[in-house]
Amino acid sequence: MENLKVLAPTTKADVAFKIDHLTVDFPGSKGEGGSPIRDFSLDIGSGEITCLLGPSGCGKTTLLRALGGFVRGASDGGVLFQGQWIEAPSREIVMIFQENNLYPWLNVRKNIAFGLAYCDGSRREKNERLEQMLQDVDLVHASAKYPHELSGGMRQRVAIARALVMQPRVLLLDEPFSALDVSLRRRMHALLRQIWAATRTTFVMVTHNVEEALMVGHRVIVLGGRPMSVVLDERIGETMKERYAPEFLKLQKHIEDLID
Ligand SMILES: Nc1ncnc2c1ncn2[C@@H]1O[C@H](COP(=O)(O)OP(=O)(O)OP(=O)(O)O)[C@@H](O)[C@H]1O
Repeated sequence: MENLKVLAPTTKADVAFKIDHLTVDFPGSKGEGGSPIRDFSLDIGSGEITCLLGPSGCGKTTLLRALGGFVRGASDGGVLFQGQWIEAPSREIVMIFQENNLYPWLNVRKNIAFGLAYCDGSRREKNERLEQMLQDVDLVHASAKYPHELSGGMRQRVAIARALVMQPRVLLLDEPFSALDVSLRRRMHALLRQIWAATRTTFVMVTHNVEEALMVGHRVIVLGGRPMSVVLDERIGETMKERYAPEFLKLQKHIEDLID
């Protein structure tokens, strides 16, 4: 579980999302001091883990929601996914929030199985996928439990499994581990990397935690606020992922200073 150095992409990834002159207007928030995202452009790679950092309120969640199709771009700009403008949420791009991701009236197995009803495939195939997913997130023993009977880490594992069992092209994660303690959080990082290595799904994760971004991400983007801009865009090679190495600590401190 602790080995995060698994099968990183060796070359620059193909583009999954092309954020193209995106401006997000909220009702009553036009003009200066309104929405934090104005005429913002950025490419996000396919089949890799991109982590987004930035000061509170700079618009990270709004950007993630735009990638998920929950927020539309104003005027000419917007977000393209594999060359198509994103107009609405789709099954290909699934979003996981910090909490409240689960149906409280369904047990673990049924929560994970929920999305399968909308997927193609035979009943047998779907059952196999479900069993595999329960194993991948180490929840076979808890499959009959209800969300209120689970720890925070288990709940997030169910949320990740429920999203991934649908085999989406993209998983968007909005501070998914912020409620967890350090050791659980680190185990979740290892799990995420293992799942990524097995599926090569495109992950985009917003986090406030610089260590998390550096340990999990293949690419770390630091955003600045009002209007949103890219302050730092760094590929994190596998040799960097030593949390006590001087090079790692130096970059961590540099990013923390940028966000302050
Ligand atoms: N639906 C909305 N209507 C109006 N304003 C909004 C809406 N959603 C977000 N905002 C505003 O947009 C700004 C950015 O919010 P957002 O949640 O995207 O920032 P963030 O970088 O994710 O913040 P944090 O790190 O604190 O979670 C905030 O000022 C927020 O109040």
